[in-house]
Amino acid sequence: MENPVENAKRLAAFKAVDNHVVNGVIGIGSGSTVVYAVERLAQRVKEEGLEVICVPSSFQAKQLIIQHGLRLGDLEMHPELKVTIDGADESDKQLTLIKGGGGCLTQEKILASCAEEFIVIADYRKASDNLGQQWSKGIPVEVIPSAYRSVYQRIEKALGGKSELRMSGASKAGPVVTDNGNFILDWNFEGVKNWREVEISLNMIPGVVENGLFVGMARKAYFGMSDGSVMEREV
Ligand SMILES: O=C(CO)[C@H](O)[C@H](O)COP(=O)(O)O
Repeated sequence: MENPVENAKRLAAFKAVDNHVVNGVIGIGSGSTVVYAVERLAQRVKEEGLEVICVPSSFQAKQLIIQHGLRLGDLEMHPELKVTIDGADESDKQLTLIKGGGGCLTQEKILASCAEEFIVIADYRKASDNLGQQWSKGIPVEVIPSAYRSVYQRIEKALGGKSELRMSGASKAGPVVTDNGNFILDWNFEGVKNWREVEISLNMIPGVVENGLFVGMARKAYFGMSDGSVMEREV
C-alpha cells in the first residue's frame, strides 16, 4: 500500500494542476510535492494536448521539467506567468507560508510574485492554525555568505530568537550552498504577532537576499489528507 503522505501529496498536486492549469506559461516550484504536479502536467500534455511552457524555481525543478519532456522557459523570456504551483513547509489559515525547507525560497518567491495566481500544494502535515505549530525548523533566510555572522546577530538583536547556519550533512562538509551560491540561516522565532512586519524587517538587513515567509501571496491551497480527500483553503 502506498505511503499515506505520498498519496496526500499526489492528490493535492493533481487537483491543483487540473483546476488551475490551462495553456500558457507556468511557474514550477520545488520540493517533493511538486514532483507530482510535474507528473500530472506531463500526463495532460500527452493526453489532452495541453500547451505549457514551464519556468523552474530551482535546479531540481529544471531537471524535473526536462525529465518529463516539458517545454522549458525562463523569466527573461516569460516575466509574466499564468500560474505558479509550489509546495510549502507550513501554511496558516490566512495562507501565510513558511517556505525554503529545500533551500529554494528566493527563486520560488520570485515565481510566486510573477504569477497571476499562486497555488500551494501540500500534504496534511503542513496545514496549521498558526505558523510554528507544525514546522519546527524556523524561517529560512538566504544570506550572502560573507554576511552570515552579521545577519545572524542583527536578526537576534532586532527580532529575538536564535538562528542556525544550515549545514550540508554527510555528503559535503560545510554549509548548504543555494542554487544562487548563498548560505541559509534558519531563524527560530519567538512570539511573532505580525508576519508581514517580520518579512519586511528580515529583508531590510544588509546581506539578506530573501526570506521564506510568503505573506499575502497565495490565494488558494490544496492539502491532501490521510483519508484520501483534499482540503482546500482560500483567502
Ligand atoms: O519551499 C520549498 C523548497 O524550498 C518546498 O516547497 C517546501 O520545502 C515543501 O517541500 P515538500 O513538497 O518536499 O514538502
